[in-house]
Amino acid sequence: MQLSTLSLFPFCNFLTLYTLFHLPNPISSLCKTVPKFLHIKASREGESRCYFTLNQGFNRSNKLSRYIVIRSQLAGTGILDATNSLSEIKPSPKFRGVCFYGMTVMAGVLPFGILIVAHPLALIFDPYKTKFYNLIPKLWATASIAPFFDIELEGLENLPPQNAPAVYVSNHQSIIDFYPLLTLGRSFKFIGKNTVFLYPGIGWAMYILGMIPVKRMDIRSHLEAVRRCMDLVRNGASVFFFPEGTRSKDGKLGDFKKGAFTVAAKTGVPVIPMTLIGTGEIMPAGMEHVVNSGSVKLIIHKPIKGNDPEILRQLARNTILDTLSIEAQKKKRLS
Ligand SMILES: CCCCCCCCCCCCCCCC(=O)OC[C@@H](O)COP(=O)(O)O
Repeated sequence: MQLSTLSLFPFCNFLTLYTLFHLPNPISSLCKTVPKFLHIKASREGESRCYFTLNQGFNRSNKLSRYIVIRSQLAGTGILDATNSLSEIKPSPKFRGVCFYGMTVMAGVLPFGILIVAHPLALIFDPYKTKFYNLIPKLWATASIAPFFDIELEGLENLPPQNAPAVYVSNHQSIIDFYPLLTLGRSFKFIGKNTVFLYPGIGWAMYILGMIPVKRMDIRSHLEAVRRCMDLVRNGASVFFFPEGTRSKDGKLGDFKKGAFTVAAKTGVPVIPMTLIGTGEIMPAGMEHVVNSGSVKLIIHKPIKGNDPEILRQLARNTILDTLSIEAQKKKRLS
């Protein structure tokens, strides 16, 4: 059949043939999954085949818009009244990876410009809390990841008020972990590996935002970071630690270092444990060039308070460990 004969619908074995052009976000549809754009319904049992060739189909005389692309995949359409969905075209993880980095760079240009311009004002009017910057990282992170994966948030009610200082901690599985965290719109001061601050754009933004570098295996640098965190917290800011200090390479929760809990215990602010699920599958440690499909869940747990860093450390780790295990069981049951 030539495409031009599509106008002769009744003579085909299709009841419906429609193209969907109401894509909410073209990049989103490209990178999450390409939506089904052809639905075929069999009108008579056993008769659902239709043939056309590309040469015949895609020429000017058929009067179809050049934007209409039809993919044919008719296996299993011969059941009366069946609406057969096409299987989804899934872009490769590497392709998604390239798109992801492109997206995050593009989305970062304007926020980075705003950061530079606003920085002197922020230093004068809001040197510690940087409430100034709540929105910028949130918008940037949301724009960067929205086309690639969804985030489910649980326990939002456990978040302390926006201006209440706290020590936030979470498990660490991937370099994309901070994106879902930034979508919470809190101006956390992340404690980061010193080399991360050298990355163009993101590292410089971390410096402008007053985040805290730590040099691995350097006890003086660790003590200095703890001192700076306490200073920030005492002045109303919140700090964010990945207490494992490095990404988990196998999804298992590593040991927690004490720094975050020392800050909380000495300043009397609560620790807010959070569990991140799914980032490690989307961009596993050591595979930073891919973005697999999947979704992320961020669970915010109830605040923990106390003046013993060791107890805080154990409570926070156990909370996250238990949640990871519960979520893994849930996933197993569903699959
Ligand atoms: C362009 C406008 C952008 C505005 C917002 C920028 C905010 C950026 C926040 C980034 C926070 C990054 C936190 C990094 C924490 C960190 O340094 O974790 C270490 C690991 O990952 C790497 O360790 P490893 O697994 O041992 O390689």
